[in-house]
Amino acid sequence: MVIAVDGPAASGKGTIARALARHFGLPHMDTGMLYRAVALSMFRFGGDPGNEFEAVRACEGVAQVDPGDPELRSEAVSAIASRISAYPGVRSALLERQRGFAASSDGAVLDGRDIGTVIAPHASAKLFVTASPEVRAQRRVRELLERGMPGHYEDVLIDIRARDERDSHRQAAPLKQASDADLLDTSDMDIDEAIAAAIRLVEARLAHA
Ligand SMILES: Nc1ncnc2c1ncn2[C@@H]1O[C@H](COP(=O)(O)OP(=O)(O)OP(=O)(O)O)[C@@H](O)[C@H]1O
Ligand SMILES: Nc1ccn([C@@H]2O[C@H](COP(=O)(O)O)[C@@H](O)[C@H]2O)c(=O)n1
Repeated sequence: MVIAVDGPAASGKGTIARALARHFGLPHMDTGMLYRAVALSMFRFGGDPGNEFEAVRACEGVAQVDPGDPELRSEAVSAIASRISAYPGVRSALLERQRGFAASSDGAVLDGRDIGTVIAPHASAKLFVTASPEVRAQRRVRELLERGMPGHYEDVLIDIRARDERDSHRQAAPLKQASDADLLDTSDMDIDEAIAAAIRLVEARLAHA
């Protein structure tokens, strides 16, 4: 069983995907981390994010990036990840890793932007998790401060809007709700409410499969 969880930045899709993985006993992949790892590699070791060839070359170093590196979540790395993820060459370099994970015999939960549309179009259940940009910016600022990183609400809101615009309007695998995905707007939900709603939606899909 594959569960696809997509949505814009800081909508809570990662929190929900991890909870679904625990609930259904499935492995989880945060696919945004792959794009962030490419971005971090360019940020640290050089490479022009405006150059597709250099970004594709940086994909080779993804496995060497420590998933616990706090810099992966920095705003600088987020902005580069959003830019390089628009390159078709980068997306195809990272495609098999994600499809392979989704095809594991145990099943899987993956979260990202194009899981329900491109990576796992035949997933058993698909959620499109969203929240207003203002709520997402507040959540991201809180998260950054908790991690001891600087986070200014106005800057974060501008960044979230810019990422939404880029992710939704790029040619290659844009962020969009799959036609068979359930929409979950968490703007007025706390984490526990959002997780409970997600589990209900997935269980309803599985019951009708
Ligand atoms: N319903 C909610 N209410 C309040 N805070 C939430 C809610 N869902 C998630 N959060 C918090 O918001 C922050 C962002 O959540 P999360 O990392 O799950 O979002 P995301 O969509 O996966 O983000 P990204 O796309 O940047 O990886 C986290 O600090 C998380 O604890
Ligand atoms: N399936 C995906 C996942 C992520 N991206 C891009 O990576 C950036 C970082 O992702 P987060 O989920 O960690 O915020 C994001 O802004 C996307 O541009 C993607 O394109 N496809």
